[in-house]
Amino acid sequence: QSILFQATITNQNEWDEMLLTKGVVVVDVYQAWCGPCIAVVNLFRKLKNEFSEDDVLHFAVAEANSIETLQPLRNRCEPVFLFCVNGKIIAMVRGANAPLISKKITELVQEEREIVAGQKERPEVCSQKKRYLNINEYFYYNLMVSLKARDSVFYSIIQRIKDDGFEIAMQKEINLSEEQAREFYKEHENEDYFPFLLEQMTNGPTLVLALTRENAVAHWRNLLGPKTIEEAKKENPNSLRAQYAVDNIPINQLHGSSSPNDAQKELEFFFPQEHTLALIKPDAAKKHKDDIMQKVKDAGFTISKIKEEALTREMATKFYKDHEGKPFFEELVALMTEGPSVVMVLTKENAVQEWRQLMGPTDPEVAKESSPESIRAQFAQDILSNAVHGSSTREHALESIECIFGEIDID
Ligand SMILES: Nc1ncnc2c1ncn2[C@@H]1O[C@H](COP(=O)(O)OP(=O)(O)OP(=O)(O)O)[C@@H](O)[C@H]1O
Repeated sequence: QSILFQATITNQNEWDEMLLTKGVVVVDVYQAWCGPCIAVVNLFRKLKNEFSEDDVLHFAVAEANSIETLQPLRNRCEPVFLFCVNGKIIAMVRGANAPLISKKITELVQEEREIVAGQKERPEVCSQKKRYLNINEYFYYNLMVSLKARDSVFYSIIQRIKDDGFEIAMQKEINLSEEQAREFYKEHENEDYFPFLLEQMTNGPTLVLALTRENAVAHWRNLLGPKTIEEAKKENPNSLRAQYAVDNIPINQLHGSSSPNDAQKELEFFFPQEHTLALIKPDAAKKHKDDIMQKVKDAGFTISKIKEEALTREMATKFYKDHEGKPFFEELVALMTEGPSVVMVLTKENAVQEWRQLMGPTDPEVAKESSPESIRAQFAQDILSNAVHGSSTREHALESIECIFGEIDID
């Protein structure tokens, strides 16, 4: 029996057409053997009437088996409601949870009206192509956790994360190779589910986020909810796993580090940190220290160590040993020892190369042409007095850090 206000989507073409609909489309995804969800029809009719003035809200039913896009939702024993806006699935509710569906629809309709009226910008949503996007969330601050999920729920999950007071400190999208996935889940390699886990971790891009918050690991585990979807639904229906997890292998899409130590290790795996030695030369330290420090921070470096100290002749000679004998060598050593330099250990992924990029070419005249935003373009006086120094390789960095700070063990 057809329900007139709901469009019926019977194949992939019709699904693709539906995505062109302006406004909010709520799709009841059903399985052939049980048909569309009767429980919510009255709610939908009521909402359709309530929001009838501008044709912003639409309803549809779609059978999971007949539409390729819905492949991940096949063989579920409960209805799934997808919310599509502007050609993208931006949220999903599992189960005939009327209050939640009603809340979601009201929010989306209101937001869509604000966007149409130009009062709000359309939020960025992940591309539809990445149907199997995994998200790994790493919450660190002593602690870290991870989460993977499909992109249909990506937007809602990010919102929950923010609503829960987490901040995204670092993020990266990577395609894990099988080797990396094996390495990452080494402790699980003897488990029956290991092949599924490998498959799941390598079948699409993974978005890795490092999130910070007080007590982040425990808080994240709480937000995730119990391990299996069934337990999560029973014990913590608001948890991310209850709401968004799709597959139910022992380690499902939503995953979190189990301890602060784990978090540290996982963080290191996804965001390997490098150190470099950076130095603001004495004349620039006198004139432009604050501006240069601001650029360091804006570029996302962590200042792991810092001190202000005049280099001794011995240190300066060691630093620039490759230039010994060159015409400018004596002048260079004099410049480097004339007063206190700001010496720092900067930490970031690819720190050595990134700091050299931020410094710019040796000669400020060249820097002004090729890298006008660089430190040397903006603060260097000339090729000799060129504001900053940076290690040229990882090995040099470790050597110089040891020479200046007496240790290479940096927290
Ligand atoms: N032709 C030159 N004339 C005068 N001084 C120079 C000249 N070339 C290099 N220098 C000085 O020697 C330093 C080391 O030179 P190098 O070629 O290693 O440059 P860099 O790697 O860009 O800078 P740094 O090693 O200080 O990070 C330069 O920072 C600059 O102060």
